[in-house]
Amino acid sequence: MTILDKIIERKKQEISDSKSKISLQQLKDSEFFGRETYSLKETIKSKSGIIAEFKRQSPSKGIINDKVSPLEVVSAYEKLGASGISILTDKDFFGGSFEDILNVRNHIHIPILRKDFMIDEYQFYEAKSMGADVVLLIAACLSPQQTLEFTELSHELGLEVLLEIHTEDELGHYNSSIDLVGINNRNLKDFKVDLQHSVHLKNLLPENVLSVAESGIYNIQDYFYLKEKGFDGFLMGEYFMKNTNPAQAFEEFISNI
Ligand SMILES: O=C(O)c1ccccc1NCC(=O)[C@H](O)[C@H](O)COP(=O)(O)O
Repeated sequence: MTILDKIIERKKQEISDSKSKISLQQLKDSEFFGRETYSLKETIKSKSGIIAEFKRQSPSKGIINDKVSPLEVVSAYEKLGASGISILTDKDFFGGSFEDILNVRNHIHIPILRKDFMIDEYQFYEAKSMGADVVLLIAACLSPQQTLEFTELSHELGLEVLLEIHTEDELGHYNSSIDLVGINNRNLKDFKVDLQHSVHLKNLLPENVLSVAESGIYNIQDYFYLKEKGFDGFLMGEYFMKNTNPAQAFEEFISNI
């Protein structure tokens, strides 16, 4: 069983538990459900392109940083020029929570990506109710048909979609309604990271698709290399979060670009 299989198995249980506690109607009645969302398609072009991620831990790295406050960190990311914020909401494998988005939403005026493993319609209503603007669809967890249906549902709810792919086969999950395509440099089976991976797959994407290089961007050279290869966005988590002061690490990074 791969780590992704384990995550999905646990996620199904988590969704079933959530459904028994909070109805769809309660989600629709919540404070943020009707809010206008921010567009990552816009900010990815108008700002640095960096989607800075708040991530306490991960299956590949264990604990990265569980000492810092989401609000302090992501407010600084916004102030310093991030195009968007990614927040892991998975608890068991990433140490995240819905509250991490809920508690920062009123203070953040750039798009927030709900980073989770989306496999059920219910989660899209959750995403809207917690104040997210964008959702991640991981091709490895979905069929092309589910990807299409979840994209349509996201748009009905006013959410944008970042489709994550890792293999050539997964290019078949792309449909023209997708807002942005992320190419994960990290193989989720063995956690190996290879930037060439995103460069290769990017060349196979339709032209004019907004593309995001995800994972394993560990220095400024990586950023410039991927930018030169035509990427619009750069999803970066660990590089900032591994520092005692992630905001300072972000500031130093962005002052060089
Ligand atoms: O990071 C992991 O170990 C991981 C394992 C299984 C599924 C997803 C995983 N990561 C999620 C991500 O996509 C990354 O957090 C994100 O791309 C940022 O990566 P990095 O800059 O390398 O922290």
